[in-house]
Amino acid sequence: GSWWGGVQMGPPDPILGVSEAFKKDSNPKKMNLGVGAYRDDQGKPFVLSCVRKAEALISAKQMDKEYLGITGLADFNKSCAKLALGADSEVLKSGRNITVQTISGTGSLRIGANFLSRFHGGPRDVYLPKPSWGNHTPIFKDAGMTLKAYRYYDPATCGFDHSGALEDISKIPEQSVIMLHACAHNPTGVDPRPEQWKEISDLVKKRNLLVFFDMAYQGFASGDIDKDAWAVRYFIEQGHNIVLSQSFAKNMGLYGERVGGFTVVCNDAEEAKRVESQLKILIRPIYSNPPMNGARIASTILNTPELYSVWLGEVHGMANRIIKMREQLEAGLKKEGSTRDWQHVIDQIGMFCFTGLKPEQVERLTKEFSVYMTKDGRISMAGVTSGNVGYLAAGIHAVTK
Ligand SMILES: Cc1ncc(COP(=O)(O)O)c(CNOCC(=O)O)c1O
Repeated sequence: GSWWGGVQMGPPDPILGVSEAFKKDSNPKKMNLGVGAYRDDQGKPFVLSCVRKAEALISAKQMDKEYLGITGLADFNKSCAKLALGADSEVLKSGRNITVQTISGTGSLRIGANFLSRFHGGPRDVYLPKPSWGNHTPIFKDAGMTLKAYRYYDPATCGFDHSGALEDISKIPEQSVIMLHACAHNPTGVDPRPEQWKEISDLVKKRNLLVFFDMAYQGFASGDIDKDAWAVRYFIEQGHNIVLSQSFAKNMGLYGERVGGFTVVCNDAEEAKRVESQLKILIRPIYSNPPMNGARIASTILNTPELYSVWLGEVHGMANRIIKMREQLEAGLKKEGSTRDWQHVIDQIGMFCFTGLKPEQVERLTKEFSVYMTKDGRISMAGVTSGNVGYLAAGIHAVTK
């Protein structure tokens, strides 16, 4: 028989499966609120002008196509770490971080998961917020870690379950790994407030947990680079030697270029060198060295002052459009006569809004209004425009009244 007769047909990815169904729908009013990729107010993918300018500068240099080193483009790694930790970071000044270029955020999480699996001396348990980004689970599982969860989202308020989170975290066995979304939590859009982050930091320190920060939306959440990195920088100031994954998919619109970084904050520069050597040994047999194009674009933007300021304006503009859509959706629901409390649509932040819709309401919204979203009621606000926000409000009201 065949080599692969035993291979089962696997289930479609819950997020990408939505786009498949959307494509087949002939309703001219159909809306794809599934995939987490930014769209402009015309519903079109958006290539930042600073990216186009960087590409022109790069192509003019007519550089060669030689291999990058295993850890990637050095200028990128330096500016990636500086963006996250801040220009005046003590960690950067003392050289006690190691930052390597990765294949976007997913690649960073996976390299991190493999590194933990190989070198973390503590328990193999990674505690994810409930819920977390769907891909976190298979990434850590395939790297040989075990997944546990701590309460995070409160369905009653569509907000943060602060007391539940603290209660669960207080029971996590010492030296376990805890995953924290730095900003714009996916899928809920719910972030702890600064004073809540401070309590989490104190408790995590008391429990002696290893912090894995996932920062896939720096600048894209609030529109402010420093504000979105506040939790990461606060934890480091409080003495947590974190590991951090970064992605430039959303905040630079480099989705398909696969640009990311993985950082380990170590005790000192000597430890960082030892960790770097082992990251190279881990990466070499996976993909040997990362692709240069996206890293060159990101590095050019981060290291060319006039491009950097254009970028800050454009990432602020993306965040602002999404915030405006939140306000228009909430206002639209009121205008439709909804008597429900939709404050969470405005209070949540980043690409996603956790509407609180039940699966059967999601089902109806898709069937009767051709509005496509994941079953958990998550909508990508990027798919909402001033042209379709009224239609969306009418649909959501119709299925929730
Ligand atoms: C929290 C988080 N970490 C990491 C990533 C990794 O992104 P990438 O590998 O593209 O950099 C993502 C990207 N999510 O994709 C959008 C969606 O959920 O529909 C993410 O949301």
